[in-house]
Amino acid sequence: MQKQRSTSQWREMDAAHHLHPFTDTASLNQAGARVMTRGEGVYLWDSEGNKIMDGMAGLWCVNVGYGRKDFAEVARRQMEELPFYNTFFKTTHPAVIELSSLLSEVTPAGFDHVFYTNSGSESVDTMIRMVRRYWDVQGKPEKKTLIGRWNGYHGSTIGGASLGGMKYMHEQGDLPIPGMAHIEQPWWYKHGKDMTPDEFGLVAARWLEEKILEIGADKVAAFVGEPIQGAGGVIIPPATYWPEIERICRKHDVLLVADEVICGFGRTGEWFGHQQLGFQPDIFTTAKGLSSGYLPIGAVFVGKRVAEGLIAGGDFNHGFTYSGHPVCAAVAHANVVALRDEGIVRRVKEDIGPYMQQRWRETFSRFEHVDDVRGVGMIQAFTLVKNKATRELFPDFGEIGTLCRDIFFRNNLIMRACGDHIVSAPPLVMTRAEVDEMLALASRCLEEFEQALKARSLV
Ligand SMILES: Cc1ncc(COP(=O)(O)O)c(CNc2cccc(C(=O)O)c2)c1O
Repeated sequence: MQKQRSTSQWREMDAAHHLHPFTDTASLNQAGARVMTRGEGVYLWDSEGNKIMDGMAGLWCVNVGYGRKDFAEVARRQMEELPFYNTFFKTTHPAVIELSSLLSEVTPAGFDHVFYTNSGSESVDTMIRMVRRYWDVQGKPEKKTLIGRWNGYHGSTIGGASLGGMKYMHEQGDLPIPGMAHIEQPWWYKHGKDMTPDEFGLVAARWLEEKILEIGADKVAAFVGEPIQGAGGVIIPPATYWPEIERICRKHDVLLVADEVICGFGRTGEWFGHQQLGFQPDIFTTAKGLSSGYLPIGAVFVGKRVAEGLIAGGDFNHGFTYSGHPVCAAVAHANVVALRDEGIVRRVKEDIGPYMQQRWRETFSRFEHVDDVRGVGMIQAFTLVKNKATRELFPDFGEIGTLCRDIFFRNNLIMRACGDHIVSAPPLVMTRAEVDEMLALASRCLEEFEQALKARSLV
């Protein structure tokens, strides 16, 4: 068990030594980090004893909820038996074999080959190397450019951050690396003008064809997208978007890659987001829900065409020390079995997902500065807007989102502000009563938020 210290002692030690990700360390150390000490179900507790509703499942990842002691037991047994061995030099071990076999059962037909990583970023970087290697083996080494979307998020490694479309990340570290291109995101609310969503979906998809023709199809390796953009603000494309993207990729012989790090493992009501959004990728990348965040593990699922190409190519010179780590694999196996055998994924599709979506819309549509209330399964959002009638956003996109998020956090509710989008992706095991509890709390917070807007003359 953790050594018991006071919050101020923990904060002091944290400020003295710990550099946090995506953080302005100086300002964090002014305010002091919130010390999370325990999780159970959909709740967290901090070092002050506050009980917190976790509307974000950690970081989009704790799909089965906190407190799974059975997972801890699986980890203990594996750690005692074989805490580590590598899979590099003609060796393997039962934990990674059992996980690989199980995953072939829960992934769509044709995805019988999996490569392991330690994170979503490593999964994306692995995919980048696989895609380029695939075209090498096909005798088309010039096909090396990958196309992503502005405001897409594919991690924070040099490859993932380059493929992603977060300009504030590109500005640090001279990104993107060569061989990356971006098209606009399929955000109807901002870009759809007077088009219907379905009309806009086709227009947005055809931005890909324009980009492929601009670069030259003989130089384009793949198009990469999140079925639903997560960290970009839960941007759900119109139904016409992904089938048209797939048609364009097939027409120009460009590989289609789904980044399922958030959407994967039940988040949308299907096992994988591409099944929900209606397209068939050649490869898809995962992490997060693979283990529900209990241990770090990622996986790249390689479809038949690319797997055969890679295997035909002999040595694939890529991998990580901990690829297929036995303890991570054993816990991921327990997690996927739970998602399947406890009916957690099915319940998102048939019960708690529809319930959440109905209640989410009922709760937020009534607010004057909330629009584009949206979601599917257990991933949902709304956008804070200055004028609903004209779809006018607030200036300095993001300022208002932070104001709103801080009100939630002060009231012991965790939601995420992505710009001025407020997003939520709670544990999939949330009960109907917990949905009602979360939304009642959020509603009270939004009333406080709209008063704050008026008090600051922002509206
Ligand atoms: C679609 C996608 N792809 C790759 C990654 C990278 O995964 P790792 O972090 O495990 O390397 C992600 C991760 N997504 C992510 C990670 C950290 C913060 C936030 C946020 O919403 O603030 C989102 C992601 O959402």
